[in-house]
Amino acid sequence: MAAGPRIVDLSPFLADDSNLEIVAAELDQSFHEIGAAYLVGHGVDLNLVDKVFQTTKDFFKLPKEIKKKYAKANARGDFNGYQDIGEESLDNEPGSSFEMKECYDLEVPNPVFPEEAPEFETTSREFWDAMDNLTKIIYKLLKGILKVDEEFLIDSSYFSGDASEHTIFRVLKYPRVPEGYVFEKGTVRCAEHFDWEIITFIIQDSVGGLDMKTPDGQWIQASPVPNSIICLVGEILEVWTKGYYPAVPHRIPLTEDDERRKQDRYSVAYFVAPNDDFVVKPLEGSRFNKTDYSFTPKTYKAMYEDHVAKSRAY
Ligand SMILES: O=C(O)CCC(=O)C(=O)O
Ligand SMILES: [Fe+2]
Repeated sequence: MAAGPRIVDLSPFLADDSNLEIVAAELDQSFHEIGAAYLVGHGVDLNLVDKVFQTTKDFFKLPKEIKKKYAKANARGDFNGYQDIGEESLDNEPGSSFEMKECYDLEVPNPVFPEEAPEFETTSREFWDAMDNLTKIIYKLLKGILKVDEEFLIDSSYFSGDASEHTIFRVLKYPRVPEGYVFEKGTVRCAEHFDWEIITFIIQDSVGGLDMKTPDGQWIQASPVPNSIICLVGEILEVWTKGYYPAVPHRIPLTEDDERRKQDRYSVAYFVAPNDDFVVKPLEGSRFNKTDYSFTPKTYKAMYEDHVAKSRAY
């Protein structure tokens, strides 16, 4: 059985900076092995996480016509808004899968909140501050390994007050599938994909179903770990490290014989991304000296637009 993501306890580092190297080594191992880690002792207020899930559920309970008022119409120009079941196909091949999910995306620096759900806005903004802090913690742990200044990482990424419209907060509902439902070909909760950004934070509820693919091609279950926040390696971190940290492919399958289909599943995801003009290219760090790795430098805008164009069902 392949190893899943490690559980990395950040609390020794949060309590005392001198523990940086011990905690960083754990994160490094887990990112190298599978491109993901379960963060615990992360300092994010668990009451805030509960509130985020509550306001997420309240939003999805709104009548469909209200949610549709905020439908995402032009994802390339504006990623804000609601997507209904079947409208996004993250495997980059429109039509090859049918994703049974509803989601609402918010461009963190430039969000469009549904006015019918005022608490969704207050809670989300509080949560984004917590995600800013968590990103900075991860960067402090990574900077020595990546052999870059913390400034490089901070400058590469969105933080409150910056411009990157591609740092996205996404809330998701995977509705329960009733008995007798006729599964279309390719029906999944979420199709296989990797994330496009630097890192992603995911919090899943207790239903489970998230799978991750190891570098040797085995699928493993990333079962819910109570009070954890999953941190995924995205495409940019993969490029920076010449693949030493793989952007982990992940998916949420849906089958008739899986009991989990009888439950709604909720999750939230925070994708940390650079600005449009940020040039993505491998770092020169000596740990990442794979000579057969090649990547033609590209702006993040070019990479992002390519992914967005391929993942729309409309
Ligand atoms: O719901 C999840 O756990 C994962 C969602 C995801 O991978 C995504 O939206 O990119
Ligand atoms: Fe993802």
